[in-house]
Amino acid sequence: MIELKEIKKIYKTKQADVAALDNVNIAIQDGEVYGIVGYSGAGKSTLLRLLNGLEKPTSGEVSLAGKALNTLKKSTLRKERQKIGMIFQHFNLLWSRTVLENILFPLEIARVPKAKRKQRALELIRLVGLEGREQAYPSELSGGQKQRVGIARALANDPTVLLCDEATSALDPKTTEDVLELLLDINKKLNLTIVLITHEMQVIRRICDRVAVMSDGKVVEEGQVKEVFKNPRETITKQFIRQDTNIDSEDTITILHELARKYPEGKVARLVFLEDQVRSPFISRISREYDVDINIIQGSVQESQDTSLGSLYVQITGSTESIEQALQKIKAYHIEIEVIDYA
Ligand SMILES: Nc1ncnc2c1ncn2[C@@H]1O[C@H](COP(=O)(O)OP(=O)(O)OP(=O)(O)O)[C@@H](O)[C@H]1O
Repeated sequence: MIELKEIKKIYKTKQADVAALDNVNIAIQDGEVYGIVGYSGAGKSTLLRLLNGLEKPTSGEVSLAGKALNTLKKSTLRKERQKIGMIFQHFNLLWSRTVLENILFPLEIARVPKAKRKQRALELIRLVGLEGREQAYPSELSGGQKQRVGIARALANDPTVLLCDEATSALDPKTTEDVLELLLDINKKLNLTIVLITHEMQVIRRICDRVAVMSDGKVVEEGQVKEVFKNPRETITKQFIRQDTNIDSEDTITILHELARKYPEGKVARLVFLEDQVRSPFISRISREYDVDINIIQGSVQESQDTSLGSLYVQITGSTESIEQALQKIKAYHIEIEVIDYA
């Protein structure tokens, strides 16, 4: 388990003291994929630097498998740090070395015997799907392939934890999907704990078990990914989710205004549900049962690690009483409802 207890990190600058982390408490279980999302300046990179032992907190404790990093001797800390691999947004590869040589590098530093090194590097190349590219130089690889080298290199010394620093932010959407798929695969195969920081909610949705939302150095919301997507509490979390679902586009807002003007007696609502919880055709049933019309304005279904998340904008028209009853019934189907006043 990785634990951050009451962490504060203050940077003293000429102008002022900056609280990059302000009383952060996080516990990450072994084998978990844990995501930290936040806008620029929220404190994500600072948190990652504390986790890999590159920096120390101003106060509070960081511990790995029950060992508090600040109490370790330098030599022990070095050993503990070997249990943590890291990948980066811009890959950080050695450009004058081939794929194979890049992966051999951490093994050389860890003084693994020569014969073993090559065998291990070839295993890793297979694991990340780069067979045939052993002799290529980074400049000859696509972004996705470069990140695969980064992943193989990070795994060379059998870490128990992989830290990912905006690892897919420089990649196109399709390549992002492939790299996330690979990370999930490695997480399952090796029971590797993955901690990732990102500003993309899509990354959280696709592979994380739990998420922490950071703002101004604080964790403002934390929970199981599917629960947070279904029922976000904080405004900032809602913003991230809306960005991901792209459901608040200009077009949708124009339609919502138009509908609210045309049918002032109706209600516009956003419904959010998990596929594994909603199996029945609830819209047609409710429409029949309560004599209301349900007009679907926009909808999307998105994959998460173990289920799909549905999001629908609907307009419900009918008598005030039947609309109210229909909304109550929708709730009984485990569907979250946000009634929207766009008038
Ligand atoms: N070495 C430093 N000296 C002074 N201030 C710092 C230092 N490192 C970070 N900060 C400040 O701490 C706050 C958190 O920065 P941090 O880089 O951790 O945020 P972030 O969420 O990772 O943002 P980004 O995605 O832009 O890197 C910011 O206000 C930043 O300016």
